[in-house]
Amino acid sequence: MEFGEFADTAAEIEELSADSDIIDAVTDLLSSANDDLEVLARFVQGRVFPAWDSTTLDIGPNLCYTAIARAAGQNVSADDVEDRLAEMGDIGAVAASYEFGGQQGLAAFGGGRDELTVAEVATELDALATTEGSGSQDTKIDILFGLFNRTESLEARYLARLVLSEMRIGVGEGTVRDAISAAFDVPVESVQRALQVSNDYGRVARVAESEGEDGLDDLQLEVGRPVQAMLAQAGAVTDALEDWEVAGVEWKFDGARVQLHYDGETVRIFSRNMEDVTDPLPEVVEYAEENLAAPAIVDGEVVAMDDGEPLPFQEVLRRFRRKHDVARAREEVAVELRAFDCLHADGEDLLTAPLVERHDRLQVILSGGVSALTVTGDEDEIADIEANALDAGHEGIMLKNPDSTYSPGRRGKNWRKRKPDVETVDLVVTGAEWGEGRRASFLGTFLLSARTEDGDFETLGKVATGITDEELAELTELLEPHIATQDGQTVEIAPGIVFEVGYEEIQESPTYSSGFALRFPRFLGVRDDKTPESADSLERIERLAEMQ
Ligand SMILES: Nc1ncnc2c1ncn2[C@@H]1O[C@H](COP(=O)(O)OP(=O)(O)OP(=O)(O)O)[C@@H](O)[C@H]1O
Repeated sequence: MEFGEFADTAAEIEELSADSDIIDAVTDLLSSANDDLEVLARFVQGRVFPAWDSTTLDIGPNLCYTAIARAAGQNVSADDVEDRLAEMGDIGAVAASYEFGGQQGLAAFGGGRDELTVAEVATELDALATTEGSGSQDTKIDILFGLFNRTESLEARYLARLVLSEMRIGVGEGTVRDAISAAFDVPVESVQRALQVSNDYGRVARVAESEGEDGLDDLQLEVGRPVQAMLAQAGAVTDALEDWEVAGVEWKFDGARVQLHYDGETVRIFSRNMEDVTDPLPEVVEYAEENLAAPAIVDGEVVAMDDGEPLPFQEVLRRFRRKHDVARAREEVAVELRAFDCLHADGEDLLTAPLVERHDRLQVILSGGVSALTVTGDEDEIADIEANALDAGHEGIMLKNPDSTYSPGRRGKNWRKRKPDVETVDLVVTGAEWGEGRRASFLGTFLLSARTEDGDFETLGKVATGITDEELAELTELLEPHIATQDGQTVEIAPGIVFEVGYEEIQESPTYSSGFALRFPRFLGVRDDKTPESADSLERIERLAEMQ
């Protein structure tokens, strides 16, 4: 196909507003694409390379302005192009506004125009992307100039947008998925699945065209080609348990996401946006090569550890970016893998296996460095896991549907993240209960109250979680002098000690005298610097409840 025909179609699509019309237009484009099918399935989305491929054109805007300026003639500079861009706001419109030289030259010789084809654009852009080393900037400008020089207005518009990743004609991934389905009469679910495993619109379009539904269903994950990471929503423990009865609970590690591909010999690591970060992370590569028993695709987090505590995740990202002196960077900040999922193990794709099974396979295939996954319906147990995660310096917990499949790229409800509460409250301890068993000599389960305007204290919850044995001993020592009355295991405590408490939600509730209840309260510490008078008022609690 000539690039001009593609540009005409792109211009038509840009004018459409109804999704169904856009899908129809893309369907027509793909149906008539023939040899250019792979490329067109990408170009129409403004993509030059498959999504799994971390190759980029690596063209800065300036380089593109220089190429456009050169094609526009001697009197035009890159600054002029930039000025026009400031005026017009769209690099496509700017490129279209110039008359590029090549075609006039040929026309002058009486020949036809040297039509640029879609395949040529793809080949040239490939060449441009692989240009490396000294002088590569000039070579890139030469290649781009060569392309622009052969374009007419509309072609220039879409070429400029394509190379600067600013296509913006309203064609998203879903549009292309639906168009592939319509163009080649294959079920959209098969296209969707094939896209998830291959992460390659061009390839899926071609397989749909030549092998149909069966071909699509046969597509498998390929070790070495990253898939999109499954994502999480913010979520609450109570909702997760309501939905699933039990949740798979893990620490939410404070690091950066990675996908590790091991083909049995070598490991490659990809970041969340599928950049290849193998070279900057040699210790993770070594670890995985030593500890993986078979080819695998592993999902996890890389954390930077310092004396057993994670460093802020920015430190990990700095390691990801490090290209030179990696050995030195490694000495300064050591990183480690925390694996939590397995997409492929020893020749078998696991995307449709339930989470618990995938995690079991992960433990079999990788010795060490695997997250602890606890499947439980017990809120207290979950609170303890969260307290431990926070104590260890991590971000909170992940709650995962134990039966859920791995859905690449989706931010669904099957993974929920719970980070520590943004708001905390400072409440007065007005009661407690003696513990049982080995905790019999300790006070635990502390009753919490908020201050009212007239100096009273009204209860709004009990906290029993997030407290270590050592802390229980200290708290007992601190509170014992304040015990006012005792009835069996239950004690009344005179206001004197203030706790800082985290929570998930404040609900209206008849259970406590304040008319409110803290859901999922968690002990964060004693506010030695506060007296009951400076603890949080009931008014603030009401405000917080309203704000949710
Ligand atoms: N055990 C775990 N399971 C899944 N993801 C985890 C785990 N520990 C840490 N993470 C990280 O938490 C993220 C889950 O949240 P989300 O999918 O919303 O990503 P995000 O946008 O990077 O969010 P955040 O800034 O909260 O990490 C994952 O992308 C991953 O990087």
